[in-house]
Amino acid sequence: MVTHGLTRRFGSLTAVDHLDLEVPRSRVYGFLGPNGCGKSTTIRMLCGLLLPTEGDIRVLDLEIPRQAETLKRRIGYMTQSFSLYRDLSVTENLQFVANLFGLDRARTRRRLDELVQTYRLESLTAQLAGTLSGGQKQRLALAAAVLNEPELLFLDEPTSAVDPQSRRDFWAELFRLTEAGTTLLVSTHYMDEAERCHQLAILQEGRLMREGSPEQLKADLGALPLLVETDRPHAAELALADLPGVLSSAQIGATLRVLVDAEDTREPVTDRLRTQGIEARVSTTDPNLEDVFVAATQGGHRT
Ligand SMILES: Nc1ncnc2c1ncn2[C@@H]1O[C@H](COP(=O)(O)OP(=O)(O)OP(=O)(O)O)[C@@H](O)[C@H]1O
Repeated sequence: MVTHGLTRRFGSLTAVDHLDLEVPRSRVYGFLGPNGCGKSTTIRMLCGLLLPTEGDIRVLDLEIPRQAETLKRRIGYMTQSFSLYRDLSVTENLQFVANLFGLDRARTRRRLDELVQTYRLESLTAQLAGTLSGGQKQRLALAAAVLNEPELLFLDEPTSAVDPQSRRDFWAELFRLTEAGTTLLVSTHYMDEAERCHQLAILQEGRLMREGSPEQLKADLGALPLLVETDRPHAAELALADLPGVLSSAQIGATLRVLVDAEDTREPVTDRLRTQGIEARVSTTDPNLEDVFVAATQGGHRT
């Protein structure tokens, strides 16, 4: 999947701003970004559901939006909100989706049997979808999204409504799909989910800020994370707030994680804490994706 200069405007707002993307096959590609950065708008254009204002899109070697009808049969799409019928049972929902895709009876029966088993819905087939738990609804939504055995699956913030264990299970299912050859495009604002993607695009205000594997992005951070161990983390945070070169800081338990622009800023950090009478031990630490995200989206500005 490739885009060139992909742009979408809503009136005076540019929701997606000249995106150049290349998504490899059989991989999990993640869109990471804050609310409103254009993740859903991009996904909707890639699926052929929304027209771009400018730019070119090729998905599964089809030109989009011109060949969007052909594409629809080859992709799956799962949105953040539960989009199935609450007053139909699990089986009825899956049958309904199978009809939409025009699956014949034999294939419908085979797929329903497989999916109910894969997504652990056997004991729930007669239950109304509206009465399922969050994790069960999510498994049903995924079953519906892959019913037509899509080559490419779009998942727009798929785990926003489920607990951490269900999220881990869900990701195990996603990896099983990639092993079977499916390409996955997932949007998220959870760092732990982003960490699992093979390749990531970090978006802000519709623009691509960084792209690469989580390991590459961390290696190319272009900033230095520091750990400040102190009995007074909050006071330390305040003391460092206006120090030039400090990009962000976050209290994690008793320590303060501080992202600075370069090694040169380490000494001023130590000096500032000392002059303010805050006893602290300052050490460097390994970058994480949150650091990458902060460095990418703050572009050197202080919080
Ligand atoms: N149909 C629309 N009409 C007007 N503005 C829109 C429309 N759809 C999206 N937007 C705006 O475009 C911007 C990007 O929205 P989008 O839903 O793509 O962001 P997102 O990154 O998916 O956010 P979230 O994580 O909250 O879903 C937002 O400012 C949103 O208000």
